[in-house]
Amino acid sequence: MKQEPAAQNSPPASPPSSQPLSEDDDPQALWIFGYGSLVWRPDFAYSDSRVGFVRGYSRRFWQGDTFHRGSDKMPGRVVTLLEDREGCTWGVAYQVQGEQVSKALKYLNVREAVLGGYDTKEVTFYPQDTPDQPLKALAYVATPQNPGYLGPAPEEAIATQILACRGFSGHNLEYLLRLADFMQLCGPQAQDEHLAAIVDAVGTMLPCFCPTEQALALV
Ligand SMILES: N[C@@H](CCC(=O)N[C@@H](CS)C(=O)NCC(=O)O)C(=O)O
Repeated sequence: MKQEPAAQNSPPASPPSSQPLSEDDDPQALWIFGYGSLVWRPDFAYSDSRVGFVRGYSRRFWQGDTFHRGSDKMPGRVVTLLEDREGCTWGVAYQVQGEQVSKALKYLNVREAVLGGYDTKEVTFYPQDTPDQPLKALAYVATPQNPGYLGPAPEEAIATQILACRGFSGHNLEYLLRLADFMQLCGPQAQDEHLAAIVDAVGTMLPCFCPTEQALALV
């Protein structure tokens, strides 16, 4: 049964153990690392989840999105991983086992690769509670070679784009704020200056985006 996260923007709770196979018993067992929307909306069945981080990567709002959080005319901005020797990116790893593996990969191939332009990459994941016992995990990364890649921009410009865009999965601002909420939950040791700068820029600009009384009167 798919485990729905207890609260949308908190790391999904580990499902009650139904005597899952140990990794040794299930050679197909796989960990999938989420660092963007997968953090709050995995939308695939999993056996376990861990909050933690990957080293050697930084998260950046450098991927354009014309489906989930934007449109062809107004592409939104979602996150990808940038190789960065000093980087550390926090997220959630989900363990899929048995028949969950093929179902999860089939679903993510459509959501991430076909609709999002992401490729798969193996990363080393460090669980927050057991960083001395790292796990191999699969991550979906949007490389500069994919057609939707937008690359770097000033955080203020990224904030403006996020405030203006929405897609089939909702507003781009929701995407930003749910990720920021997750990072708050991870605690003070989890910092993401790029994310924080965009949230700050949104906070500064939001008053300019609020409808005036006159505009509301027209609704
Ligand atoms: N691969 C990253 C980013 C994935 C991501 O945010 N992809 C977007 C755009 S393709 C998505 O699935 N959006 C669904 C949503 O915005 O709810 C992750 O592991 O979370």
